[in-house]
Amino acid sequence: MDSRTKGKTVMEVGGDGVAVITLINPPVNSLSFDVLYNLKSNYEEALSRNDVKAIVITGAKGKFSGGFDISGFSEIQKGTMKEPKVGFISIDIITDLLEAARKPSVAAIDGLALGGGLELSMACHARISTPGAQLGLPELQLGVIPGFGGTQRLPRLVGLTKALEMILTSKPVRAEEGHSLGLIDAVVPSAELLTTARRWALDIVERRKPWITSLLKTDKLPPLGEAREILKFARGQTRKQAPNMKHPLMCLDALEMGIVSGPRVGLEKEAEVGSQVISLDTTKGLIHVFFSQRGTVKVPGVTDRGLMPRKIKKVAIIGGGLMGSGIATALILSNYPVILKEVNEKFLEAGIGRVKANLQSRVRKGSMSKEKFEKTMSLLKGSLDYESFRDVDMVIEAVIENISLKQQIFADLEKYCPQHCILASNTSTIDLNKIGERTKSQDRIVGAHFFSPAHVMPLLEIVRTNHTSAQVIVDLLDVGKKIKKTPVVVGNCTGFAVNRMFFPYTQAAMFLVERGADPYLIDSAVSKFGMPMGPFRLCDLVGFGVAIATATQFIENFPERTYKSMIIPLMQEDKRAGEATRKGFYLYDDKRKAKPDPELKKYIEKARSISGANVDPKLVKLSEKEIIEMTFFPVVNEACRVFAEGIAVKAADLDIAAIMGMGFPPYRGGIMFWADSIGSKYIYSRLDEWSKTYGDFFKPCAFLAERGSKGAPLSAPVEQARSRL
Ligand SMILES: C[C@H](O)CC(=O)SCCNC(=O)CCNC(=O)[C@H](O)C(C)(C)COP(=O)(O)OP(=O)(O)OC[C@H]1O[C@@H](n2cnc3c(N)ncnc32)[C@H](O)[C@@H]1OP(=O)(O)O
Ligand SMILES: NC(=O)c1ccc[n+]([C@@H]2O[C@H](COP(=O)([O-])OP(=O)(O)OC[C@H]3O[C@@H](n4cnc5c(N)ncnc54)[C@H](O)[C@@H]3O)[C@@H](O)[C@H]2O)c1
Repeated sequence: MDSRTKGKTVMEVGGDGVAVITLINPPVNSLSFDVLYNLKSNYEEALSRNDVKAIVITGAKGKFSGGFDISGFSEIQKGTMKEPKVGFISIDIITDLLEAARKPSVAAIDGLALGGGLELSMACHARISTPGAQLGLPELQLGVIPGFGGTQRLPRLVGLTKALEMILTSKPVRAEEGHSLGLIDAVVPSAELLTTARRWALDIVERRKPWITSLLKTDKLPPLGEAREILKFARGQTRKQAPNMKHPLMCLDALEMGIVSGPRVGLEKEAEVGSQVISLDTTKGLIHVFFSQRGTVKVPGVTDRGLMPRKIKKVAIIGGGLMGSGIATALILSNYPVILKEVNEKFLEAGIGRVKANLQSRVRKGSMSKEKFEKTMSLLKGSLDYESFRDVDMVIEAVIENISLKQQIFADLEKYCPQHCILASNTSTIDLNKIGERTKSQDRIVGAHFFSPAHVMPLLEIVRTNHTSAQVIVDLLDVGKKIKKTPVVVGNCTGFAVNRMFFPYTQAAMFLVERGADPYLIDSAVSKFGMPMGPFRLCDLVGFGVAIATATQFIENFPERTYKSMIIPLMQEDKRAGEATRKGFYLYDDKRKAKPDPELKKYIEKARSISGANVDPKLVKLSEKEIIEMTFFPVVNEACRVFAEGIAVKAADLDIAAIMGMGFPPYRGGIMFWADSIGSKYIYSRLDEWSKTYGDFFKPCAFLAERGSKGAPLSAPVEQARSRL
């Protein structure tokens, strides 16, 4: 393969008259333009050759295709690649050359057929699949739409309602379900895939099997009036669920056009819309997230050294509280045998009970069978001492946030655990060097910072000190992958990456309220921006105890940029500590529904009198845009510090940390990507102005000042950064 080309196809014509075209573009046989142009040439040749009666398309190495090559979208967005004529791939090649050919095509699907991969197969005249293969149109998740005919052919093959479900949720179905839906014609073992597909293709030629043109099928489509109702409902749901994104509605436009005006017009609309969505900001954000999420496991100086992860056969967890029980749940769900240690029988029982409850909720929802529940629970053993720690490969400490207790535990672990054992802490804020101070095992001490609830939240911050060995990071990255977390490797400091970014966000919100802004308007603006909830609702959810504990760490470590507000401590004094006490910034009813509380004013006024802050008429009347800027630019500022200090090696890692740890909207691409979409100059100038009016909390850091003065992108690599990794 030429080093400049991305993938290819090969065609072999058998003595039976079947041309087998194999898609080859590792690792997922994505459909790059090179692959697609090769496919076109193969088809032209196959259709012109007299010795070819039928065609089978398959993918190399057990994968049909993961869809269009997503990096192609990035290149078109950057202008480094020219987009082909609108409709060239979907209409000229896939429809007019392949589907309308005089010779039938059969798709032989192994492993996966996603996005453009499934769309290509739907243009074939039959689809044979191996069991368990994943079939789906996940394009909306990437900000694009199914653009190779998927909006037209899927409803015609599986019906409108199911097609909408598959497209709008981006969730694939397995081959077996695909078979019952009519998407797949036969499911056969892997060893029989090609022979069956070849035979099927010849059977179509001989008219022993039907020659089906998906695009012309109508039997699965509902009558027009009903279809319009279904689409109207889908539009309403989409508007509610994705109010800040245009592409799902544009996708529905293409789908509807095909149903109302016929598939050819539908294909044309799909091609037009497919081209338009590429340049949407939300699409740029989502595509950036796709690659950034996969990039977090590439850590310079660590994962490029040829180290192989060691096998972790057994894990011990110390502390079966909220976090320990969640971490244990995540591990046993991925088949790791776990020992859970607690201080006494009562706490141990409670910890195991929490793990049980986590799994039982899956059984109740039907996502776990009773047998699987028993089998999974059998991987968990309780303990009150360290005797059973003698053969563990990794310990994760999750006791309360107390330095001396953690130090004692790590000293004990050094005595009981084998020499190779990884010693990890789930601390949210404490310096890992301090935790390991009383040991000689600094090279195997690492942070494994999970987020609550640990068995649900997708992020794992892997915290590395100056001493942590690369091997330990590689091992933990592997565990992270096995327990299906997205890991982000960061350096050691108070709050690491996520909590450091989170803190100014909450503080900015408190600052605004003390100066007269309405907390409920702030929450509403932030929710509209795309966060799952506003900062005040979130404080209520996590509880004021946690908020105060984190604030204490920040006040101690970063006093020059901490805004000290008394609102939360004052409420805490009155036993209103958030949702758990049914009162916080909001009042909560039995169903945990939040309602604004007029009494909140009292606490705000008292806090104002303590801090000496005055109501600022400008801040009382902030627009939604200004609210977003005043709450998120301080986050950008802190993210810049984290990046400049080398706590994060790549700006994209901070994007993923913000999305998965803070709930930052993925379609905005993450905190640094979003900041660059606004421009460093503007952000710098706003922060600089506010710092002059309101103090150092807003003061832009040196990194932001430098880049802002030049208008340089914040996410560009840091040269000569004081990298801690
Ligand atoms: C016009 C059309 O309608 C538009 C389209 O088809 S858009 C594309 C639609 N397809 C998708 O969204 C599928 C995206 N891919 C995936 O969901 C998953 O990668 C997968 C299920 C295929 C495989 O998952 P998994 O085995 O966990 O591997 P994963 O780490 O995600 O990917 C392996 C590598 O393939 C790359 N890759 C996966 N799908 C790709 C694609 N469609 N294009 C380009 N690269 C892709 C990943 O970036 C990664 O690269 P890296 O090793 O350099 O980091
Ligand atoms: N709560 C969160 O949202 C969150 C998120 C991320 C990280 N963390 C961190 O996780 C750790 C645990 O937090 P949590 O919320 O689960 O606390 P928790 O109070 O719910 O649980 C702590 C558990 O540790 C047990 N414990 C104390 N000493 C022990 C010992 N010597 N041996 C065994 N068990 C012992 C306690 O009995 C208790 O059950 C803290 O370091 C915290 O900062 C918490």
